[in-house]
Amino acid sequence: MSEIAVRKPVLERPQSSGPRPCGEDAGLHGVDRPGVAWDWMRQTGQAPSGADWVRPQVAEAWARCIDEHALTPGVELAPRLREADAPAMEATISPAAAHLAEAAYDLRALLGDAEVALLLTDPDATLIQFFDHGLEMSAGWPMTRVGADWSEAAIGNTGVGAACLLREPAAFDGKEHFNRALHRFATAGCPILGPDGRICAIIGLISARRDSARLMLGCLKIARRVMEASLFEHLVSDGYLLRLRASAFGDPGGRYAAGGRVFVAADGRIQGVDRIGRELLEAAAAGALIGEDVGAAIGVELSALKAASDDARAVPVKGRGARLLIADVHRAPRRDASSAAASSAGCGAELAELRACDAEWRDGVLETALRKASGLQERNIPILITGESGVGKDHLVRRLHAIGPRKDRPLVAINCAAIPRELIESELFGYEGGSFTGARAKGKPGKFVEADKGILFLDEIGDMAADLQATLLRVLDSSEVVPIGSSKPIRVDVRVVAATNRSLPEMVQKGTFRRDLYYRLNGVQLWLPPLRERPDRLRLLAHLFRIEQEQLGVAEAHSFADEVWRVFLQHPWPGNIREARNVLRSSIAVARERIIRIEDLPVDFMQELNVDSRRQLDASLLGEHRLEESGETSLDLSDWEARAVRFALASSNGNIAKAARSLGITRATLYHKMARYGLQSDRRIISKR
Ligand SMILES: Nc1ncnc2c1ncn2[C@@H]1O[C@H](COP(=O)(O)OP(=O)(O)OP(=O)(O)O)[C@@H](O)[C@H]1O
Repeated sequence: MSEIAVRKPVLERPQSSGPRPCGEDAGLHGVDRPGVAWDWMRQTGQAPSGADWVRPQVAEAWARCIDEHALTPGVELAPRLREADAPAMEATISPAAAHLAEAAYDLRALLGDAEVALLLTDPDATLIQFFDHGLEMSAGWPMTRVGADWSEAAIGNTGVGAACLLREPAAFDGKEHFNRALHRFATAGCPILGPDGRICAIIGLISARRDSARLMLGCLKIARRVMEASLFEHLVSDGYLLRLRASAFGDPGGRYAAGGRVFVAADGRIQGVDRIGRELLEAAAAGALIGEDVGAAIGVELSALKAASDDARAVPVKGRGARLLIADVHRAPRRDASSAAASSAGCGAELAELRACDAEWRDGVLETALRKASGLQERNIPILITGESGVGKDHLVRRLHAIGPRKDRPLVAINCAAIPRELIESELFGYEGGSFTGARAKGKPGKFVEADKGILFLDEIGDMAADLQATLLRVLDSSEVVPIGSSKPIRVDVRVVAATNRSLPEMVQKGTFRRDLYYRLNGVQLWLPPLRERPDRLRLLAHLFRIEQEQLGVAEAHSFADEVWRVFLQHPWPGNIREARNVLRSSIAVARERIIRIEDLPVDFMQELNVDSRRQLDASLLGEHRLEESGETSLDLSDWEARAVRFALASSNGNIAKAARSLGITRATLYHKMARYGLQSDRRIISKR
């Protein structure tokens, strides 16, 4: 982090300096004070020094932006990618940050549809992770790219940049941001401390509700507690865990009620202290107490702590003046060295190491989703799986079926987008023999009946016609279907899992998806992240690579050149895992040597990447933002899918069957997607109508 002198707030505003209400805001109640102050700053080039126009924290931050960071007021600042010549970003983040990235994933799932984006940066404010599900902030926004520089010096004050600089939680509403580009948002950030008291990451939230900074800050402080506890448990091993409590006398306000923890290695040296432990022991600086002998630090030797019997564990120790602390000693379990290495490998290590540990890697995203889904299945809670096209929604359902209690019963999948509108009712509910022209004489049972005692998977549920939504809801509520041409209801016992890559809450708001059906299907929502947002995406790619090699039966194992890994790391993968598997498969098929190089990557992939030479590639990796260049500055999730479809059509020269194959979807689904995105194909021109 750059060394910047942190200015103390200036509360006085000299009469001569500072904005005056002007324009249409003048004289009105509820003047947009930060807005007026910001305009004044833009015009004068100075930060207001008084506290009556903006909060002191804001005046301070703006003053830093002008004086220390030499930023120009009034402009839109876009971040550069930091990772200029370093190896791939993922290979440089610390094991602690990698663990937090996984914890952030769980947290993101908890936020559900709260319409906030969650991000994680390293201690220098370089973006490691960005989840915009819910807020659906443009995936093409440069600040959302892994490697983007979120420091105050780069993009002006944000909750994240200020938290990084000041080492404390910070938050800003709309026009409290120096950077005009951030006026649409509120931002909040909170440093996460590792067991040594040093910052190992900053967690942040962004909301399009411009007045939500303080609310988000409250959420982050809770999240910080959870994340720091999880990190502590993850990093310490093989030694003694001391639990510290303040006595009621020493903690009248209950501030330390949760207790603090100190981790002591077998040799008696302190290896970690959590936030409350640090406060109780009055550790001043980050890193203080670490490496110290526990006897010297808390006034009680480890042997005395160990010797304390169960009912005599109240051992007074030093700290917080005369207050009495009680220490419990627990032998922390020894963590398996290989699993510790596996979890940290690939983060602080070089790419080569990353690839070497591939065999031990496990797909945490899939496993977490499976774990949650199996519990829900047993309790008959409907599951809605969301995520972009190709992230593995279908794959998840198949795995879920294979491991669940209904594995010996059918899994019946129905693609609501691919079945013609007029057939879907008979497909779902079946029909009696001869009930309509063209019907089979014996009739047909329908998917609900076929799935009886098993699982019915309603894929692409967001594409179901409105009138059918009502019928589906009725069936789900009653668990009975009435085949076409019959009046006899049939009772069915099905577990329903639905999936979509569309935003159902948005469709509900627009009135194109029934609210009651949404609630009926959305017992619990499982969101699968896009490949570009996964912190473990390189390891997932390495894993998929191995699968493809096995399936192709290649005798000699291939590997990728580092330049290819870098491309993979930066590529936005609009077609997600499906696209990745196609790229990997065709690279293996065409490679002439064991090392796969850029030239071996499929042509359409390179076109998509918009680089055809190493030089251009480097330029793109150094921060030339292709989406910005192409004017596509605000892509949302469906834009990514539209891009994937367009590229598949373009690279198959308009051949629908070939394009559908390369996307791994049926022709009917492709036609449907083309209609949705207004694309047509005349075998030469792929255009937007
Ligand atoms: N975790 C995974 N491991 C290995 N392969 C995977 C994984 N997830 C998905 N795939 C593969 O990626 C391809 C796309 O997956 P899938 O069809 O499940 O995506 P989807 O999200 O259902 O896409 P869509 O919304 O377009 O239907 C499939 O070939 C699938 O086998």
